[in-house]
Amino acid sequence: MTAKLLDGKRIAAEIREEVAQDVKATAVSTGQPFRPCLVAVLVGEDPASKVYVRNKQRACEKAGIEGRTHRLPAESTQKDLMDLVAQLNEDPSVNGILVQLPLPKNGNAGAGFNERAVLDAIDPLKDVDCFSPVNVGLLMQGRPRFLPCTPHGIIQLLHRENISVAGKNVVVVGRSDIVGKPMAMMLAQRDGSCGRDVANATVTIAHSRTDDLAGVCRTADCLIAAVGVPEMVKGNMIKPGAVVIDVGINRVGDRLVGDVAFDEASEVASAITPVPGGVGPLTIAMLLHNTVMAAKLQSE
Ligand SMILES: Nc1nc(=O)c2c([nH]1)NC[C@@H]1CN(c3ccc(C(=O)N[C@@H](CCC(=O)O)C(=O)O)cc3)C=[N+]21
Repeated sequence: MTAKLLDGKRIAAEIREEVAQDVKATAVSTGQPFRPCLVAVLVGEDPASKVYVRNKQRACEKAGIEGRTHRLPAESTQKDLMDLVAQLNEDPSVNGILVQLPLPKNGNAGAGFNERAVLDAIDPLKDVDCFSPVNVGLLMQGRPRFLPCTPHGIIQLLHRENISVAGKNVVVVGRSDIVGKPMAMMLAQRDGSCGRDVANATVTIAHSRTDDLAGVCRTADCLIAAVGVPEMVKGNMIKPGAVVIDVGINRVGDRLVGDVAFDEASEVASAITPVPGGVGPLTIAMLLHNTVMAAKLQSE
């Protein structure tokens, strides 16, 4: 079998266009200027992070969203960052705040940043990543405010490709707070609570300590790889005909590869996301969506 390519880039462009239309329509219906503002905070000089921030910036502009980037040197202290977050929380012209992760390890006189404390400090109504405890809690209870961008992008992809997971076995490989955990929860929910018909799956969370990981993966009708290990999921770990979603973005030399060994996986799967051009662009599209939502929530 040669798998169908799930074109995240095309779907992301479609969603970004919808967001742009929504921004215009909101200005018309309220009779007020409407220009949502997203602030990305970038600490240090990590080259990959700089690429993401630049991509986000460009996407914002095209959607009628103001994108700002605050750069702090890697040597900044925890207090510098906490003060900046407090200032952005207070600033009524700022609708969304995104602190780019991971924070540098070498900052703050070797002690590193307390990432949790920074995320906890972000105003939940400006938390467009959906990382704050209140927003994560609401999501877990099936009454989400924001949906986290990467899992939401995957939900949108499945929805728009008419791929149903209802009653099916989904294996999520990876248990991060950013992708694995919320993804598993969203797919297991009843129809509707995450805004889409992509729900009611039977979900397994697998990870580095899972016994017989390959065997567990082979039970998956839909396999979602979010581990951050280049090409870890091999063709022989995939059930013939499965849908494979690759969340990984790993730089190997000058090549960008996912968590799935794409060529061999394509021989077994029925559909697969490429890297690049798969989940990454969808993450940015859903970030724009959340920024517009934040601006609307704050104007209520
Ligand atoms: N607070 C926070 N929120 C995030 O959402 C967040 C973060 N921190 N830290 C880093 C990761 C990574 N991430 C990506 C988003 C889009 C692409 C993307 O659009 N990638 C393109 C190509 C990128 C390239 O060419 O380098 C693609 O996959 O086609 C990649 C990576 C968001 N993250």
